[in-house]
Amino acid sequence: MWCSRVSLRRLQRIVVSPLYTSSPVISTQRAMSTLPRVYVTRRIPPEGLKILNESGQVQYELWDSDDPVPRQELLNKVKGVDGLVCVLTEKIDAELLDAAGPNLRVLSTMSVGYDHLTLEELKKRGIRVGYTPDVLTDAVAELTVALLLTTSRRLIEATHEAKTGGWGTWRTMWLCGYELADSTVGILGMGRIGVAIAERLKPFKVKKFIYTDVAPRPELASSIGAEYVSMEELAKQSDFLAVCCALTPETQGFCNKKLFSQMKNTAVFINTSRGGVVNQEDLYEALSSGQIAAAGLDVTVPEPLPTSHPLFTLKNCVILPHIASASYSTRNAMSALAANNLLAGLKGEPMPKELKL
Ligand SMILES: O=CC(=O)O
Repeated sequence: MWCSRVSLRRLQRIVVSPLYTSSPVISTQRAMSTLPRVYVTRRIPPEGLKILNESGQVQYELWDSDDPVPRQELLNKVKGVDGLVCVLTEKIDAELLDAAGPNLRVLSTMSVGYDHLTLEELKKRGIRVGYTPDVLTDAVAELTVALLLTTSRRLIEATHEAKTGGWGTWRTMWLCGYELADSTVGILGMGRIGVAIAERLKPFKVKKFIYTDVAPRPELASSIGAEYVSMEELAKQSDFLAVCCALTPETQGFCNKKLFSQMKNTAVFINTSRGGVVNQEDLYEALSSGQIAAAGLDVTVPEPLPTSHPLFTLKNCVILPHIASASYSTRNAMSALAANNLLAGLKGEPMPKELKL
């Protein structure tokens, strides 16, 4: 349905009804309106929708589903739109931008990552881009710490043993893992999230924080007393290595055989950034041969990772389904920021969080 303020009441009814129909599209007749047209590629959390509804500034159509809109449907639906709100599963490339046509002037992604966007195509067309940094930093850092502890202290194996009869008597070395106290934590990619992770790990009595990035970032690193080291030193010294960098052509497959071979065989590897940063075949080798101790992954390639994937056969690999930012408050904050970015962009005003292209 193309929704404007005039049709808000109607929308509130219709938003619910598609759940019971065969198609998740909210569709009624398009309102006779000159308001900018926007396509929203997913059922976004209520705070963002409320902002769009109450703005009276746009008419929008929503793919009212938790599953991605099929590509062909997306290509059809974006024709002639002025704005687009998407999530990280939609590839925003030349094909899609061509399908949208010249009216498209604002893209707002409900994500901090933007590796699903072809930035040079957006730039070439003068399309402004909003994204959602900061509001998810706490949730991602919290989940990273949870995943690190789950992996290093073998919690998934332990609950499995307890539930399935493996729990015999108390044993001296059974289910031993690695502790943070007196350890060296390495951060690959020192940004807001890297700092937030270190702040949370510090009270666990970590001995030393080290990091690497394309260049030293003293303004961030000094707040947590982290030392800048080369990639090789990061691999060699880290007891825990947390990957927090963006996926770019430079970081694609960066965590590979070479890196794993430099790591301690007691080291724990954690990735909450993007699966593409890791060479998964090399990681499987490193984990199954005992080159490194364990890995915790919130992100993989592809997503979802097929249940038949070899990484799922390893006890020392904990895999989560990309949930780092998944708290109610954070997902709502992300959707609100995505809506506000869109509205500001369409008005030609500075966006609360705009990606510099
Ligand atoms: O992965 C999540 C995001 O990029 O927001």
